[in-house]
Amino acid sequence: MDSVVETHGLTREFVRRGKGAKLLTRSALRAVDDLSITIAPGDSVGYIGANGAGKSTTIKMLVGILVPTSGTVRTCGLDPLKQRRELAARVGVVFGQRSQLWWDLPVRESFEILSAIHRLPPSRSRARTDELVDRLELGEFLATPVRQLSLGQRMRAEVAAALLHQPQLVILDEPTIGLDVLSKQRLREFLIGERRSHGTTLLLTTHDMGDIERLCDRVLVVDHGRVVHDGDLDGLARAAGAGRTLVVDLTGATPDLTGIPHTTHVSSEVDGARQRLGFDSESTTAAAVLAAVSERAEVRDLSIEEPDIEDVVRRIYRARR
Ligand SMILES: Nc1ncnc2c1ncn2[C@@H]1O[C@H](COP(=O)(O)OP(=O)(O)OP(=O)(O)O)[C@@H](O)[C@H]1O
Repeated sequence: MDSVVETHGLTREFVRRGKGAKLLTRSALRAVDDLSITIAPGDSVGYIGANGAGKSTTIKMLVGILVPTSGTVRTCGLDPLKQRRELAARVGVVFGQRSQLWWDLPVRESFEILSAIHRLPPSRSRARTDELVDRLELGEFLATPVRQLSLGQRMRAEVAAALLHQPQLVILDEPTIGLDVLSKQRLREFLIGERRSHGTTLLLTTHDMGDIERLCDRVLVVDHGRVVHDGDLDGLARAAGAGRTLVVDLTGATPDLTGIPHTTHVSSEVDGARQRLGFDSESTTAAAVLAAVSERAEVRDLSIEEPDIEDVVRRIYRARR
């Protein structure tokens, strides 16, 4: 099948007006610069980069909200500007900060309106709503007006709204921002299931490494509107040289756990009762590090901190400059 997203030399400039010594000045800012990418059906792609790197501008061009300055874009085989309505039937978009639900209406009524907008036959609308209510656990607040929902509840309802018509491509802009651990987990599990059962293609921007790790097979890193890394997650970690951190809570004061193979002692708190050990997933595993720690101290609790996405992105940028 043809690509779900295909861009060639896609570029978008914004004119910036500033104030010089005497005159008003105008300069062009290239938010997206000569972007050529292909996304195949069923792919799950993370689109990451620093603030202002050009992610939202790209997404807006993919869905026909912004006109490119030059280059071409096809989404689901369509021209997003000329075939915006056809495209709306095939794409679902979730902008973390913006709602597509009706604030004062109960969630269920928003779904009914969206079903009508997408002209879903009543039986299909019912079956799909039931499926989403079940898989996103929306049942307890279906009758609640959107403005009364918690952030986690609202995001789940937003995702359901965007996916009601079972789009071929789902674009999510910061889908888990501000959510607690449990809500993030639910949302990610849902997206994994959706992809598995319907072959949905996912494109998401995020600042959360957990989203990338759980959801994406491929990562595009963008810097000043240009793709500077395109590959799988391991490739990203390798390119960035970033490791994970094992945090151990020990039963009492413990000397620094130095000298464990393939680890770096990062920090100790409360007289060493909590310690952080950085390790490189290429050379060792969390289990091996834990086993080595357990030989020297009694472990009460543990957690693993993923590399911070900003850190990974910064390292990739630095490596290129
Ligand atoms: N309407 C606009 N007018 C002028 N400049 C704009 C406009 N929209 C975006 N920009 C500029 O284009 C650049 C890219 O912005 P964009 O919103 O695409 O970045 P982003 O990667 O999505 O950032 P973030 O992670 O902060 O959302 C930024 O420098 C931004 O200031």
